[in-house]
Amino acid sequence: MILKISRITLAIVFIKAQQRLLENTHTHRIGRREERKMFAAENGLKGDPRLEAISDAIRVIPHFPKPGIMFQDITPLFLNHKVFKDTVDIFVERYRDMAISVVAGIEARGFMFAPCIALAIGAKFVPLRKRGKLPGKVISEAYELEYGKDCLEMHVGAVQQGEKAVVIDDLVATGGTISAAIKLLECAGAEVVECACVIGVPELIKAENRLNGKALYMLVEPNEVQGYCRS
Ligand SMILES: O=P(O)(O)OC[C@H]1O[C@H](OP(=O)(O)OP(=O)(O)O)[C@H](O)[C@@H]1O
Ligand SMILES: Nc1ncnc2[nH]cnc12
Repeated sequence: MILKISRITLAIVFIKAQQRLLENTHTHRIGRREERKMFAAENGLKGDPRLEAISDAIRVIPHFPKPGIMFQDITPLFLNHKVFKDTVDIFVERYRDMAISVVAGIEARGFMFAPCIALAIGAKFVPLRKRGKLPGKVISEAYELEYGKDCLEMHVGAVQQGEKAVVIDDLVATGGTISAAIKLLECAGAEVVECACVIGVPELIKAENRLNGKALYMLVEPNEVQGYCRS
């Protein structure tokens, strides 16, 4: 009888321990997933005045390139040397001590930041271009984005097996473009450590499933047009 009770007690203790382990794993996993989509303000740069200045430098053009799209225009950011430098510096501060040897920039607007970051951290710049632009042998990846379909290409031989890479673009919306970039780099054997964008469109980021858990670092949220109603 005593043996039976202690067996039952042992079984209960075992089941409870298993449950606790499962709960912890679940929380940990969710925690890690949340961590993977990071705005700079929640990740070490809370209250950093550079972020506000960057956000202020982004202008919204409604209905470009299609009706309903609130286009986030980053070109004013480059007209202000300090804001441009601050933007690049934030990425450089984050990636300079991570043994990254590849900074992959996505055409066209990723090209405006990625080469600057590559130079500053001592890495190579790898251009990921739209279909038919690269002259050499390429690998290609088709994808869908917020307002259409496209294809990214990378030169064969641009990265070597085992290199550590970051992917840079101006904006992430659906995550389609960035996920194509990740696939190209991984196909060539690189390890994509993180993807980074200046602007993250929170309600559009389907990046959670599209990026397959890959870390995504974003500086600011998109701006709204004052008094404008999207619908
Ligand atoms: O997260 P997603 O939904 O994939 O959208 C983000 C992509 O869309 C924009 O590029 P676009 O394709 O308009 O090309 P462009 O820079 O050549 O104008 C932007 O610069 C990103 O690359
Ligand atoms: N709303 C947006 N503004 C600028 N670039 C974009 N790429 C995809 N969506 C965009």
